[in-house]
Amino acid sequence: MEAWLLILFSISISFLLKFIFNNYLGAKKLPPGPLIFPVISNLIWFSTSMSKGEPMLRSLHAKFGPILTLNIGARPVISIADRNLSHQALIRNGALYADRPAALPTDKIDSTSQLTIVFCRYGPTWRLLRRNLTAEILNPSAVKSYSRAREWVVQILHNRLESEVKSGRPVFVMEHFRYAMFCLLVLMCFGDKLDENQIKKIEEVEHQLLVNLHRFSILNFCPRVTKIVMRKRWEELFRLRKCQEDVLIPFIRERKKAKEKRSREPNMEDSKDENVVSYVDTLLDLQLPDENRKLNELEIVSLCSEFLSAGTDTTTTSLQWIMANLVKYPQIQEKLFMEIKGVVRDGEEKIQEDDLQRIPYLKAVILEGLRRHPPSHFMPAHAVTEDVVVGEYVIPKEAAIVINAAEIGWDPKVWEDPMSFNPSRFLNKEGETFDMTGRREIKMMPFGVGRRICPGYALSMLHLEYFVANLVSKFEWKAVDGDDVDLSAKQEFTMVMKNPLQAQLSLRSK
Ligand code: HEM
Repeated sequence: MEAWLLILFSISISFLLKFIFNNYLGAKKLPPGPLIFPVISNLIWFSTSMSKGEPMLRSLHAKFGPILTLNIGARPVISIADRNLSHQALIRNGALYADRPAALPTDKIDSTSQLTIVFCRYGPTWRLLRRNLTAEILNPSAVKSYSRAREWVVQILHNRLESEVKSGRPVFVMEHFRYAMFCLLVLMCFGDKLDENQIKKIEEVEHQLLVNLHRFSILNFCPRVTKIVMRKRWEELFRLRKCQEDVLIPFIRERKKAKEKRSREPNMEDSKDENVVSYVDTLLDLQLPDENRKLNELEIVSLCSEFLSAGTDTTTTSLQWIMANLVKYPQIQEKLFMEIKGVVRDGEEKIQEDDLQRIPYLKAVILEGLRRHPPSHFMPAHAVTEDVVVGEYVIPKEAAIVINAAEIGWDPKVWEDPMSFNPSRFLNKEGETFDMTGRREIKMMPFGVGRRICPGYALSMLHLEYFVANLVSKFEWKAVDGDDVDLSAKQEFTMVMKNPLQAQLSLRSK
């Protein structure tokens, strides 16, 4: 089609859609927003990288206010960039806003569509899956049962970094962080210490799926058309999913066999696992409420993949941002080191988990890292369970609601000099800990708030505190000669450092 004809067509449809939306919704209308240019608007949004889309959205909010409508794909998208509106939605009307929009075509490519907690519709299946994760794996005593695994993984990380230090060269740390965190989550997921090759295989396939997410998202725009014109990309998505199944299913079968053996021989000693329950073990027992059946292997693959990527990528990204700031601001690193030194027990090399509570500045550094560099700038889209009125506007049931969490944590009305890295803002004389759940008010929300708040929130805080404390107590972290640490960001699955952290490490004297 000629370009001018496409534009003309687009403009006429735009006015028609505005007319239909306003009339169909009666007196109440959608929040304001830019004119809808079907096809063109969609193409722009689907092909825009998040790093460009975010400033575009910021300027739209400056023009239209804290709540606005974008028309992307088949449904309106309501964007919220305000902490009070977010509180009103996610806390005061939590149940209404706890749904997710219908799955996108790329999430439905298996015969059993991808089953994950994060994209599950609000209802009994979501409740069951979420309760299983929180009650069986993330409850305090289960988390404690993985403390030996954490010690093992910190040792792996120390060894890897120490061998790099011997070379005298600056270290690119991200790969080491990712591998260590992945070992930990793989162990929680599959229960065994897998060997390095097996872990690398899982890591590779998960990483490929995550880094290509943005490339695959364009396939959702008119799937009937993209299945023809972007056939190769669809095939690539199918291939990666198949690869993921081939890699993960043998581990699931292995756990199933071991579980059956344990139930046949209840007195059998399993020296490898001790008392550790793996995530897969808990999934094998689940009974889907609506269909009265157990989860099939493909569904378990999706849930394991969610567990691995949600637990690894976000935490590793945060760890990198935090360490980058400690390299950039040596006085903050020094203050943290002095506090850590004050709690290390005589003769101990590593920081023990019980000691973490005695280092308030450590928690402050982690909170400031999450506020200043939240790994997800936008919450995964929420949806309302029925049409909801917000002031003079209405949010329709089929809309996707996106909340810009990063902007909320940078609000200058709440945070003084919000773009600076200043952990001391989280130290208060009363010793109160910062309320991340936003129940009374929202000041930042790196883990979301309300019914869909990240269930891994406490585990991630523990992982971050434990890793940062052990990294700072073992090594001194310095910028590479002549280089400033560049804190620019780019969007992958999470918002990562555009130029990954490279640092000069040296062993601290004992
Ligand atoms: C620094 C680390 C982490 C950050 C910043 C983070 C952030 C988030 C955010 C922003 C959400 C969406 C909340 C919403 O929709 O309103 C979320 C959901 C979720 N996270 Fe995390 N997360 C982290 C670590 C983890 C870990 C360690 C796990 C599991 C082991 C995990 C599992 C999940 C799951 C299953 C959901 C979906 C919850 C639902 O929809 O009900 N996350 N996370």
